[in-house]
Amino acid sequence: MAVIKQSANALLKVTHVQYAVEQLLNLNMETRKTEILHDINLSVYPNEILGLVGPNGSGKSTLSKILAHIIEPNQGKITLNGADYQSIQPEWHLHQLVTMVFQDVEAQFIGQNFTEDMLLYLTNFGYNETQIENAITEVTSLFGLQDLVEQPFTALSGGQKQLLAIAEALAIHPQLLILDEPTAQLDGPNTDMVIQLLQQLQREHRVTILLVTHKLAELALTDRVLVLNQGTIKQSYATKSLLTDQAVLEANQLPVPDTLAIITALKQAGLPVGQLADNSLPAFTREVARLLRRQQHA
Ligand SMILES: Nc1ncnc2c1ncn2[C@@H]1O[C@H](COP(=O)(O)OP(=O)(O)OP(=O)(O)O)[C@@H](O)[C@H]1O
Repeated sequence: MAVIKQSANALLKVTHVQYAVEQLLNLNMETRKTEILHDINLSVYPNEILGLVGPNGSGKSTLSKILAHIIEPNQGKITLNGADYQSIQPEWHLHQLVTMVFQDVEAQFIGQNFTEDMLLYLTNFGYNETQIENAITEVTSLFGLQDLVEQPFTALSGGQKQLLAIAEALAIHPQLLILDEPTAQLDGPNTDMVIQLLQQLQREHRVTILLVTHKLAELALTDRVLVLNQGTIKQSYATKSLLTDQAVLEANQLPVPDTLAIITALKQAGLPVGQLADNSLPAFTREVARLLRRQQHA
């Protein structure tokens, strides 16, 4: 396991969290307890983008919902800035501090369009009309979404809806934003749209994000990555070390960058790969060009 040291105090700390569900087996009311998460321990640090990966059914969505206080764990403790979740009152205040955007954003919207949805959403958090208008102006101008606010959701693309769902979550200035596979249901151009917004968040706003993902383009935005497997956190990696380790990527059913696959093949063929261990595309291209020049002059 890659050991990653963090100097700052954790924003969110999860200790010994466990979650199980009772399932009815038959008409005699016999039940079976299924453990979905066991002994989850993790920390999220201020301003980081933390990736959460794992095979299908490993518990990523369940853990996200527990962190977003949508479902309660059976055991364990979660603190935000040192305060126990149980002590953060009223309950809606915790939903303001930790906000989740679901994979299926359709299920999240209750209004016909963004303006209407924001009105309904922010009223829950005690915003008055002027504050709601200001919040709409703030998030839409920040992300260039002004033209979309009055359009019915039914007329928007999946990517546009995802952008609006993220903008809506950011309007209440959460301390932690949880994104559950934000581009899983999107095609290439719509995925690019969302990735650009996430890059903007990372570059300009340093929002703390827990990002559940299977995709390389999203993983590349993270600072470090937790691997969940069979309901428990198996490993924690600095993103760079994960994205340069083909064996680990494959073991966790993650895609392998093309550049890394070529480097691994060159190494296996006994070729001198030099600085190619850094698989970022510009470094990779420079190093391949250098190798070719050397070979031509040999
Ligand atoms: N309410 C529930 N009752 C019974 N089983 C459940 C319940 N919620 C989740 N599970 C089971 O718990 C396991 C973890 O589910 P979860 O959706 O959290 O996984 P995941 O890692 O998000 O999967 P995916 O990548 O497919 O979205 C799965 O086996 C799922 O069937």
